Amino acid sequence: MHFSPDFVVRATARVAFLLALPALAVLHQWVALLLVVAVGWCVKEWDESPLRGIPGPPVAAWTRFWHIIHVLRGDQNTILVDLHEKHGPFVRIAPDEVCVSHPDGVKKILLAPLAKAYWYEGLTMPDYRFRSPMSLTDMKRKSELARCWSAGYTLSNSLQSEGAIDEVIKVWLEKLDQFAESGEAFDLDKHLHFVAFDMVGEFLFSKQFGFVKEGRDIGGIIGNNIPLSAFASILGFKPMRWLHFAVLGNPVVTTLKLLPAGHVFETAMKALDNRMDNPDSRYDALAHWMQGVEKNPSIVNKRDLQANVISAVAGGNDTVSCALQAFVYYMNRHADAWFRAWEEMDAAMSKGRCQDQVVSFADAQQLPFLQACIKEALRIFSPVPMGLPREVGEGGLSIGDRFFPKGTVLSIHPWVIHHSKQLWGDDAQVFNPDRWFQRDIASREKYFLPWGQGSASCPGQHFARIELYKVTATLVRDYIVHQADPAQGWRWKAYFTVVPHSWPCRIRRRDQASAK
Ligand code: HEM
Repeated sequence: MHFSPDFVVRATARVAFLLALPALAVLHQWVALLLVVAVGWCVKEWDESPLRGIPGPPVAAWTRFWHIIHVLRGDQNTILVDLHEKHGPFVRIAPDEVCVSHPDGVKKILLAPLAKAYWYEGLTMPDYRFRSPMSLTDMKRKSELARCWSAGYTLSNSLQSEGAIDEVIKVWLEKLDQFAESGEAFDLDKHLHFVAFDMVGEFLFSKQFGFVKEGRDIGGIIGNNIPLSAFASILGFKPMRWLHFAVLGNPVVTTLKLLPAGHVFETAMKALDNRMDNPDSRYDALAHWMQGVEKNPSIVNKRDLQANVISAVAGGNDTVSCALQAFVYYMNRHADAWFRAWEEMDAAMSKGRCQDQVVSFADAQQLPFLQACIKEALRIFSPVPMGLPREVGEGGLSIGDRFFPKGTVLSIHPWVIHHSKQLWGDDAQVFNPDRWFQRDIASREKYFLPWGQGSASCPGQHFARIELYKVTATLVRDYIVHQADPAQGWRWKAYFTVVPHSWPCRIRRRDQASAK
């Protein structure tokens, strides 16, 4: 006999409800009454939900905790990819949320755009006074703020930092040369994170944080990102929100620096204060933002500026570290891709390009195979492994043969979309840079969303591309990288961002490779 999951859940709920009744006789009457009310409430919610019948883990239809547990276990990304393979384009992951991988989903949810869902409010860091475009769900206010900050993020303004980030990369190359000379295994993952963090320091504040030079995680700032990322990824969910706004996201908690968000706040504010006192600052992102405050005093104030700085510091280091790591890790597992990247680089050099000590962005842009490898790394191992949730507005929304009423949360998950065989073909889960040269790739680009898509997509993507192109091009040109133990898989947890670790490498200079 075959029972549908729908039937099993219904039957279980009713049996649980009936069992709870005799408990009245055994347990203290108030405890038992609470139990009856709770189970009854769950049954009612589930019975009446307009999302009934959408497949997914049965328990997720009752409570958000199924999702929260997977977020905290750090496996939400792979679990959701598997669930979509099993159930198709719609998977219910919470009483009010459906994860969507339907071909029309990106257009109808992210590009439409629907308003950001309540989950983003949990990114109000370090406390409720600091609202950035990242955490705002009021789309009118969000775009007002974003307009004031957008000048700092444009491609041309991001490029003004190129010379400064060259200086960061040069110091980083000295460290790599020392590891090449000694031949010892080292944590390349950490050193990629150091360079990512210091580059964002130059971009925002005309000053590096000093991780590269010191070769260590000063003050545990980077290590602190891991609990922060886990913490940030669940604070906005319904069972946690009251805790966030009433207790955790309280200015007192910020002042006492009791939580990881206080730590990132302190790092960002210290950098901001130093920047204000630094007479040698360039026309960096902060200069554009200060101009935004000057020109729009009725829209943004100093606290909004601080909130914006915090979200840029938080958003701009883990993500770039992850992307750089994914590039090296996957290239290592596809030796043919390394060889082709070397060949492309050697050909470019023979034509007089890529000659600067740090490869220029302009030269790196003329390396199509390298770019394909970067895009493929971003596709297969997206730095943001969290769904991007939006809320259905007035009138509801139809996607495919499904109708979602007002208030439904629909999320587009970069990992689910990027790993979907329906959208990317049978090899969706394989690292294959050649896919970016296939004839039908233009029709698939719309499903490439490491930066999100639409009005809430990543404003730092121009700067991030500059960083990724320059670091990877220089690495490909000058070094041979091997994992110390090629059979060892890296480790990671998919929270708000995913930052791999524990895959020590050895490095050699290409120009000395034949001598060793
Ligand atoms: C490989 C690097 C990066 C990746 C993959 C990435 C990815 C993303 C994604 C997926 C979002 C969320 C979009 C959404 O909610 O729909 C986002 C937002 C954001 N990112 Fe990035 N990011 C990267 C680098 C950066 C950098 C370098 C900065 C700043 C210097 C930055 C600053 C931000 C900010 C401020 C937001 C919030 C935007 C908003 O809601 O208006 N990101 N990023």
